[in-house]
Amino acid sequence: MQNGIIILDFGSQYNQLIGRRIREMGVYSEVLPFNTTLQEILDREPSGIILSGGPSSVNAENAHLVDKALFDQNIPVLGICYGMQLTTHLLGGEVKKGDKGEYGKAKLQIQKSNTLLSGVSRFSTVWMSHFDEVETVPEGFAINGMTDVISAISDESKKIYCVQFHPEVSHTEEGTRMMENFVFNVCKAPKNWKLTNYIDETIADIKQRVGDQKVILGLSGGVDSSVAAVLIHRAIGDQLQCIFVDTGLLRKDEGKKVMENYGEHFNLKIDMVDASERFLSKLAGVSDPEEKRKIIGNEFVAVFDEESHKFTDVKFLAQGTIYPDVIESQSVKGPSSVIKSHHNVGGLPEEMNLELLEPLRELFKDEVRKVGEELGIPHHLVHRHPFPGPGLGIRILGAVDEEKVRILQEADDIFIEELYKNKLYDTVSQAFVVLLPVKSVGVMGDERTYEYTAVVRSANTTDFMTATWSRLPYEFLDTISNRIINEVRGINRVAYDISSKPPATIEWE
Ligand SMILES: Nc1ncnc2c1ncn2[C@@H]1O[C@H](COP(=O)(O)OP(=O)(O)OP(=O)(O)O)[C@@H](O)[C@H]1O
Ligand SMILES: O=c1[nH]c(=O)c2[nH+]cn([C@@H]3O[C@H](COP(=O)(O)O)[C@@H](O)[C@H]3O)c2[nH]1
Ligand SMILES: NC(=O)CC[C@H](N)C(=O)O
Ligand SMILES: [Mg+2]
Repeated sequence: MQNGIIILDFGSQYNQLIGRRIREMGVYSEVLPFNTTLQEILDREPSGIILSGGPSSVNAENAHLVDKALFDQNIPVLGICYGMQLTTHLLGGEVKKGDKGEYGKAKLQIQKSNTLLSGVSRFSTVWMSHFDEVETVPEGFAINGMTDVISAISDESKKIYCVQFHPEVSHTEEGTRMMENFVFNVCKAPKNWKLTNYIDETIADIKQRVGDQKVILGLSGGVDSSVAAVLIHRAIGDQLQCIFVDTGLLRKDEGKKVMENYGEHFNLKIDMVDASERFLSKLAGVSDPEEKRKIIGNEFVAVFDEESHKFTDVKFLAQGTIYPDVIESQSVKGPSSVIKSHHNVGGLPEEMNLELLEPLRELFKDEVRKVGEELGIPHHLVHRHPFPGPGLGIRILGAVDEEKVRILQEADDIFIEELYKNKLYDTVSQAFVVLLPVKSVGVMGDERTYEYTAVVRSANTTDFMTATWSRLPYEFLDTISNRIINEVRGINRVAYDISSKPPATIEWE
């Protein structure tokens, strides 16, 4: 691996994010399962090793551990969150359960700088997600920084550095500097990785894997599937057939807009399938979010399967799956928790007749956008807000029906239209309305009303793994609320969601 960095995966939601931070610096990195043997690690001759975060506790009976000899190889180590707790635990310090944990934003105060924290302000904002904490540090370790707990420690003589917060997430303000300090100043890793290598290698891979077979691709009109389509089209041309599914859970007039847009800009073969009735009837009466996601995932594949029989020699189903879809849905290389089943990953049925082709599976949204730009896809398409495949199905909380879809489509359309009109669309990363199955009392024209509640949600993020709520102007929110309540029959109250991710997620289900 030409002296890149190895990331040992203990199941953090963020470990591929560590990988992309390092790729951004032009350095190769690889995520390996935590139980990779020490010999396999040494064989790769890495210039550094990162121990990721993870959901378990080092004090648990079957905690995920590593060979202690890892710390004696004269290879620099960075322990992040669980990785810090693990290092402490293995080298003789103590980790205990905290009283309340720290989730989201915290203030780091540097007590004693080191190479990792070099150039970082004395007080800075960091992002945390932990319950356990380090109580006593191992012998030879200095305490370098504190939040409410010990948050940065190191033994510089052994090149071992640990942080309790997550330097890899964009909300840790000086995280990039810390990562660069580790990669270049501690590990002295060589810069030899580029995004264009990725595109060329991927096109070559697709050609080789597909040969002269055919591929059908689920095209949603969104960023990821469009980039996947253009990339695959570059590799195999007309062997690619795109299928756009109208699930009945799309936004107002979306089907029409997508077909028009693609007619204009691309040279792709696209069929549209109206499957709205079957999606809605399968969902009738179902209110559990995971169950809804699985039903939708299954139905998507059933549709793709049926469509594939209309063509000959179809062997692959291509999707625009990206890394966050994967990591939240399942354990990838380590023991991570299922947060929610994305329809295109955890929602897929156990047995499928088509093989999956997912060229963007290891990338994050903003990396996909860069690939899209590199491939010449128009700016407005590459920078659209994401829209999840299960669509309004997971934005109508509880059971879904046609009437609620209509109500939500109207409300959502007003919000998005006003964002464009007020030039706010590009200042936020994702914006939408959620419909709650909660009714409340209002008064309109002297009459009592008893109607649904809508929640306006807008998030700011680069990678969709961590996010803050958008600080939209009060006047603007006032306009939205007035318009929705006045124009949409069925809604008499509007709330604004002010939760960050973590601990909330961007979508409500
Ligand atoms: N209506 C649809 N018709 C066909 N395929 C779909 C549809 N919705 C989603 N998919 C498939 O599921 C994948 C994941 O959906 P997702 O919404 O994450 O990506 P996207 O729609 O391509 O991009 P974006 O995140 O910008 O919305 C898509 O890339 C696509 O392959
Ligand atoms: O195609 C998709 N299928 C899904 O099942 C799905 N669930 C969440 N999302 C999108 O992923 C991003 C992160 O969402 P969460 O913070 O809610 O997990 C946000 O951009 C969400 O819109 C999905 N996209
Ligand atoms: N994000 C993490 O790595 C968490 C580590 C550990 N599970 C804790 O809660 O403290
Ligand atoms: Mg989408």
